Amino acid sequence: MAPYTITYFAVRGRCGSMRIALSDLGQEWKETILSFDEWTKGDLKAKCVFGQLPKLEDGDLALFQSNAILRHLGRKHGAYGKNDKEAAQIDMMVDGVEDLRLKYGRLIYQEYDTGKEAYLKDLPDHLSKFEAVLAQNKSGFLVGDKVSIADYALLDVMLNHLVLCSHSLDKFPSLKSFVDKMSARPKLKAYLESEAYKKLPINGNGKQ
Ligand SMILES: N[C@@H](CCC(=O)N[C@@H](CSC(=S)NCCc1ccccc1)C(=O)NCC(=O)O)C(=O)O
Repeated sequence: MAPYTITYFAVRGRCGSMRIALSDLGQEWKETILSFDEWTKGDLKAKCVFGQLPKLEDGDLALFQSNAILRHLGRKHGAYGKNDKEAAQIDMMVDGVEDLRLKYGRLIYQEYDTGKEAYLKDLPDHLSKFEAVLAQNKSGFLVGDKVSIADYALLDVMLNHLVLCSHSLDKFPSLKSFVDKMSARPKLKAYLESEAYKKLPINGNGKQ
């Protein structure tokens, strides 16, 4: 039996990073996919700590909040830095990615038809921050000298942005190299090329 079960909707959404992490870390997982009709019945929602998904089940642990799930997987599988200082830096990067994810989510769900041009105009200001961190860390990772959950989070959001605008990384060579190198990691490459990954829409409203 797979050690992990993800319960979520039939979208990439807030499960992109954790699925990338599980794949790269060589972990298997089961998916419980809910339709929006099943969800609106309300009985599962009532059992969710914050009334929302995703949920990760790890044995008798039921965890909500996508970034808490990512941190749990990082701690369990050696993807959370080599000491407290690196773990703190990884937390900082995960939170920085979350800031961009929230802006992206607002565009997708609230402002897509009128705000895409302005969003893309403003995007380089956010990408430049990750570009600077990657440019100064010769390992090719955001923190330290091995892959961490911060890299999984950044890769997920960058892949979404390359769908939003295929040229979005053209002026950011370190970010582009990061995405190429991460996506070429054998286990991760296999997942990104899988039907399981490709069949899921990125967002819940069909916009990308
Ligand atoms: N901070 C939480 C946020 C979780 C969250 O927003 N979950 C959404 C789904 S994740 C997401 S990207 N939401 C954006 C819109 C959306 C709604 C429903 C399905 C898919 C997308 C949800 O459960 N919505 C249903 C509800 O609140 O009743 C986390 O990081 O897990």
